[in-house]
Parts: sequence; structure tokens; C-alpha cells
Amino acid sequence: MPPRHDRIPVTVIGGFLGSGKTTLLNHLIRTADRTFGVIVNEFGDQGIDGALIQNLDDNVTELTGGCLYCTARHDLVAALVRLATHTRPPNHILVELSGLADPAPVLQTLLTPDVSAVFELDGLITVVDARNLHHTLQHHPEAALQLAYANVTVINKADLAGPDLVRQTCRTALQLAPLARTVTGTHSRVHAGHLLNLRAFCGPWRPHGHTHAHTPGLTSFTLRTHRPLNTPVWERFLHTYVLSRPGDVLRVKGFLALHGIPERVTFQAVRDVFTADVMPGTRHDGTSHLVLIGRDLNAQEYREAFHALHRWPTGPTTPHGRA
Ligand SMILES: Nc1nc2c(ncn2[C@@H]2O[C@H](COP(=O)(O)OP(=O)(O)OP(=O)(O)O)[C@@H](O)[C@H]2O)c(=O)[nH]1
Repeated sequence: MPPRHDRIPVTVIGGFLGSGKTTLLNHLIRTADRTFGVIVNEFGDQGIDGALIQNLDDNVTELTGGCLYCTARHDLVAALVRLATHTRPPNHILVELSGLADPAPVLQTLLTPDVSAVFELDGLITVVDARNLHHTLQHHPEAALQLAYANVTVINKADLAGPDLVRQTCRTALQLAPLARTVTGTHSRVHAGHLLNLRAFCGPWRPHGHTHAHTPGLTSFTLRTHRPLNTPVWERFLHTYVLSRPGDVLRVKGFLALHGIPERVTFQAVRDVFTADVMPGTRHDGTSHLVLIGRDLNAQEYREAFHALHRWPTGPTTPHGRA
């Protein structure tokens, strides 16, 4: 095996939908003293995370259009090679998995002799939403697999969980990943020294028996419109179709064009917690698109309801009269 200084270290970031993986990636880019290349695996035809990753220009590759559960080996290898042969190659690569991915196939790909001759798998970081882990483990078998191989477990969203639940979540995570270092944080703010230079895969490695367990009925689809939305009418849609269905709608993310706000608005929801942030320095072009991931969702029902938002004028009128 070539010595480390000749190979580019690769850190894989996994964890369930909305746990804080992209937030961690941005935190590392901001705080760690090195140049990063990033590969983001997203399902659906519309990548969102690429636009949410900061300060990397052309060193971000989105693998879109793939499967909900896995990263195609040839896509991953092609993206690694693209970064390594860049005119200014990064000195560390971060691979963010989709929120439903089992990390084992990606780890295996990185450990094959042809790939590991050029890239060194440094470690797997699994990000956990402290508020939701227990519920997630009960309903989504993917979550246990994501923890099983972790070298570091980041117990994130401590602010939403509170100290008692954070302690319980740490204990549960340790049962599933007894050899992993566990660190807690809010907004994935964990010292880079705990996450990088782990060299956790120096010895031989074999995945545990593979179960391929998946949550039944999961679907993902994109909603699009081409005219700005009336804010009160959008909020009604949000409450009816997203926030009041937290067991079914697991994740929503995307961009909104809202009437009266010239900038693009980033929208994110993880079950019943949501944020809508104006992106400074941007201008929307009138289009909105949202990726939804959930269980037993009727895409047609959502598309019709989203499309129907345009029946209402873009002024301050609501379906029930003046706002
Ligand atoms: N309150 C709170 N919100 C957080 C924290 N960490 C992340 N978030 C928010 O949670 C949402 C999801 O965070 P992301 O980093 O996009 O999660 P992700 O794991 O990359 O999501 P997917 O790629 O869709 O699986 C965003 O709105 C974040 O701003 C935290 O510690 N506290």
C-alpha cells in the first residue's frame, strides 16, 4: 500500500435523513485547516445539497438521479477520480451519503485495491439526530446499519433534545456502535480533530452480515412551480401536507420563490421541525422546487395540491379573504 502522504484521505459522512450531515460538512469546510473536495449522493433528479455547501466552487460533485439506498460504485469512483485529477486537487475528500444509505458498500468500494491505491479511507462519521434517534430506530432499519460501522458518532441537535434525551441517545448509539467515539454537538459543531485523521481502516475490514433492510413504502419526488407563491397560501400547504404528517413526511428540502421576497428562500423540514431562510445576495427567478421523502405518500395528491397554490393570487390574499 502506498504511504499516506501519496494518497488522498477520504471521510464518509452517513446518518439518517435530516440528522445534520450537510451541516457537518459545511462546519468542516469552515473550520478544518485543509482543502476539501466533496461528493454528495442525493436521490431524485434535483440535487439540493450542492447549493447548500459553502465555498467550494467546482470541488463539489453531486451524484443525483440514483437510488434511495445506495451509491453506484462506478459513479463514486468516477467522482473521486475527477477530484483527484482536478488542476488543484483537494487534500481531503468528504463523501456525504444519502440519508437512507447503508454505508457498507461505499466503504467496501473505497477499500478495494484499485481505489485504495490512490485514496485512503480515513473513517466513517455517523451523524445522529438526538431528538429523533429512538423513533427512527423503531421505524427505519437503515438507521441501525448507519451506526453499526461508525468510527465516530456525532450526537447532533442537542439543542432540540435537552440533556436527558442526549444522554439516553448516547447510550443507545453506543450499544449499536460500541467501538465508536461519541461526541455531542449542536449544528454539528464538533472539533475537526475528533473527526479527521482517524486512520480507522488501516487493518483488514469486513462488513457484518448484510441484511439490506429497508423501510417499506418509502418514496421521493419533487414538486415544482414556475411562479412565485403567495406566502399565506404556501403556509397553509405546509401545515396541511407536511407538518401535520410527521410520521409520513420524513424530509423536505428545496428552494422557494415567495411573492414579496426578492431573494431565494431555502426551505428545510425534518419531520415537524422546519426552517425557511432567505439566502442573502440571491434573486429568485420565480421557480420553487422541493424534494420530499416519505412513507406511503401519494405523489399525485401532493403535485395537485402544490399546483393548486397558483389558483390564489400572489398578493396578500388568502383562500379565506384578505390576510
Ligand atoms: N435546531 C437544530 N437544527 C439543526 C441542527 N443541525 C442541523 N440542523 C438543521 O436540520 C436540518 C437538516 O440538516 P442537514 O445538515 O441538511 O441534514 P442532512 O443529514 O444533510 O439531511 P439529508 O441530506 O436530507 O439527509 C437543516 O435545517 C439544519 O439547519 C442542530 O443541531 N439544531
